[in-house]
Amino acid sequence: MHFSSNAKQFVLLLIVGIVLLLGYVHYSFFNERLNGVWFDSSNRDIPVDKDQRNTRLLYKQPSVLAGRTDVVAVTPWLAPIVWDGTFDPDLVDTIYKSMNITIATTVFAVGKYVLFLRDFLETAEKHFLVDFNVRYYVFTDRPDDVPSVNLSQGRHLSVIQVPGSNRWQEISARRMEIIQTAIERQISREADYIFCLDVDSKFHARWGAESLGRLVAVIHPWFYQATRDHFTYERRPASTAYIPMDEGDYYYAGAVFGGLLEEVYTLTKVCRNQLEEDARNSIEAAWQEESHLNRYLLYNKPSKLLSPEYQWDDKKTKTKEVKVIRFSSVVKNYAEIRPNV
Ligand SMILES: CC(=O)N[C@H]1[C@@H](OP(=O)(O)OP(=O)(O)OC[C@H]2O[C@@H](n3ccc(=O)[nH]c3=O)[C@H](O)[C@@H]2O)O[C@H](CO)[C@H](O)[C@@H]1O
Ligand SMILES: [Mn+2]
Repeated sequence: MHFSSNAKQFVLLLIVGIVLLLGYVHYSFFNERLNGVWFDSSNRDIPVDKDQRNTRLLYKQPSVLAGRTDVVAVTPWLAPIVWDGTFDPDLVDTIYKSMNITIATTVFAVGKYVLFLRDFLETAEKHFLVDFNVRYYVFTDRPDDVPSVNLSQGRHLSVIQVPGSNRWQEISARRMEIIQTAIERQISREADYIFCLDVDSKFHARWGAESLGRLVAVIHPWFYQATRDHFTYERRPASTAYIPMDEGDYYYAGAVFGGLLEEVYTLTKVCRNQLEEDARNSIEAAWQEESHLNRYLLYNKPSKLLSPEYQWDDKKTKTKEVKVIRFSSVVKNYAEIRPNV
C-alpha cells in the first residue's frame, strides 16, 4: 500500500494527538486522586494552621529506646500486654472515639451478689470507658434488688432475668451459656465490643480504650510470677479443659474477658459446649469456666492481654511493677455471700 506524504503526516499527527489525549486523561485522573477523591484533602489551598485546627493531635513523641523495662509488654506471639506507661491514654481514647463504638458489659448478680452491684456500677461510671457508649447487661434472679444508679450520657443498663442456683460453681460456670445466648438474642445488635466482668469488684482508676481488642484476656494477679506447672489449670485428661504440665502461656483470670462481639460469641459457645460435655461425663474442671477459658485461650491466642492492673485482688499487697490498680476484687465473706461453701 502506498501513502502520500500528506497522509503520512496526517497519521503521525493523529498518533501524537491520541498520545496527548491519553496523557491528559491519565494526568487528570491522578491529579483528582491527589486532590481529594482518595486523600480527601480537597481544601488544599487553605493554610495548614486553619486546615488542621480540628485534626491536629498533640502528644508526646513516642520513643524507640525509652520505655518500661521492668515488665514484658508483648507476648511471644506479638500481642501487647497493657501496663501503665506503655500507652498514651488520651491518644488511644481519641483513636477509638472517632469510631463511635458501643461497648457491652455483662455482669452477673445472682442471689446475694446483688449487693455488689451498687459499688460496681458507681465506680464504673467514674472510671470505666468514660465518655464512651457503654451498655451494661445485668443478669440476676432478683431484678427488684438492682439498685438505680445515675448513668452518664451515652450509657444504658438492661436487666435480664436468669435462674438462681444453690451451687456457686454452677452460677459462675453457666455464665458462658447465658452470655452466648444474650449475644445471639440481643447484644450483637446493640454493641461492637464486649467485656464480661465479675461483679464482686470495684474500679479504682482509669480503664479506657487501651483495653479494646479483637480478643482480650487478663493475667491473674496471683499467678503472674509463677511457672506454668504451678498454674491451677485443669490437669485431668478426662476433662475437655485439660492442659498438660509442659503447656500454657499465662494463667488468665475468669473475672475479665472481652473483645469483638463475634470473637467473644465463639469463645462462650466453645466453653459452654465443653462445660456441658464435661457435665455429661460427670467431671467439673478445677476452676469451672475459668479452666475452660484458659484452655480456649491457649489454643486461640488473645490479641491483647491486660496486665494484673486490670484484675487485682484487695487481699493482695501491691507489687512494685503494678503502678496503678484499675479494677480489683473486693474482700468477701464466702460463707456469708455464697449459696454453698
Ligand atoms: C478473679 C477471678 O478470676 N475469679 C474467679 C474465681 O473466683 P471468685 O471468688 O472471684 O468467684 P466469684 O464468687 O466472684 O464468682 C464469679 C462471679 O459469678 C457471679 N456469682 C457467683 C456466685 C453467686 O452466688 N452469685 C453470682 O452472681 C458473680 O458475678 C461473681 O463475680 O473462680 C470463679 C469460679 O470458677 C470464677 O472463675 C472467677 O472469675
Ligand atoms: Mn469474683
